Amino acid sequence: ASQTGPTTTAIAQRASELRQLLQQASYAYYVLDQPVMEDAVYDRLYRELQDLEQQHPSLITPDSPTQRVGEQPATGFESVQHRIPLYSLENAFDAEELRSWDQRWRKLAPDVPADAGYVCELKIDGAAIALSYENGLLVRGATRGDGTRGEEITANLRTIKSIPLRLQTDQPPEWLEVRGEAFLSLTRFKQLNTEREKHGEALFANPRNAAAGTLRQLDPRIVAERQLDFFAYSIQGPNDWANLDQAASLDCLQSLGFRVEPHRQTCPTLAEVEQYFSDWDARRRDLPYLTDGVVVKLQSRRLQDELGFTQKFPRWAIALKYPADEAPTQLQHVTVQV
Ligand SMILES: CC(C)(C)c1nc(N2CCN(c3ncccn3)CC2)c2cc(C(N)=O)c(N)nc2n1
Repeated sequence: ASQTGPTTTAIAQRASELRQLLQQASYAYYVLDQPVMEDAVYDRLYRELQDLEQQHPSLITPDSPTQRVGEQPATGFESVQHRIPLYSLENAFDAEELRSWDQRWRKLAPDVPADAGYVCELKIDGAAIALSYENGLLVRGATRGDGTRGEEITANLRTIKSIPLRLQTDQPPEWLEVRGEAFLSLTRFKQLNTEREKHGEALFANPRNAAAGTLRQLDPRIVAERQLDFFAYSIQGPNDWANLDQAASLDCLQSLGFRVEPHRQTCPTLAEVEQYFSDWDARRRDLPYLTDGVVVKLQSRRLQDELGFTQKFPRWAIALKYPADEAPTQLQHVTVQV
């Protein structure tokens, strides 16, 4: 006689329905910034799923929202080799250095189409991380490390609500590498430092250090409490998943369920890149997160592939940096960590 009586099947269906409802609500809230469900309703459905999973552990799936925060602190982090190395970025500190980069890649490219354009992305000041998906499921997360090897921090990254535990596609690729920046919002950074001050703990010097330090916490529950966020900016996968132009790759990341910094812009000429850079030097102070520059990338995937990489950098990208603020306005009231 089959073990799965009507109730078991009905329970399994209810668990799957709850998972979907909760995932959609969480995606709308943390990725789209557009809540679709009252918190109280979310909490009630979440508790119902937790109860079902506790009564029937076989119903637990790795992408269930109840599986984001592990109870067991790690004893240490394993060193892992990235499937594809993470490169650094060459820096440019003024328009002249930007133009010199532009001349250099143009000399190297065999034939540069007249309409070769750029994509400008605000450079988020956080901690670079690598996410590995297999058949649509998040199987590993790691710090950037030295670009070749990083620390395996999957349990910590699973607590970041804007990192999907499952890709939003019904035809997931066999493997997919997503790189991006884990960061702490300015509001959250200030709240954490206010808390730490109250308990006489050392303050975080800036949101970047706070994010990097949080990712190295052994206890995922502490990572969850910090409420880190994540912007994806690079996607690599098997052939048809990976030969997208720059702007299309960012759109693809969004369609898969990732947060992508919304102010990215395609700039046909270097003049527009410089315009974007100066426009955002003022506007960025109103953003809810720290930035330290603009990453300028060639739009054309063919050009990116033709130009390739030096030992350290892609030839087709550069970080155009803002001058480091002496007393950054957002942080002025925070005392420096003693
Ligand atoms: C995929 C490439 C290599 C072109 C790339 N690399 C980046 N970075 C590399 C250097 N990184 C790094 N980090 C620590 C030590 C050395 N290099 C930090 C990430 C990018 C960082 C941002 C951002 N922050 O917003 C971004 N929108 N796009 C990036 N794109």
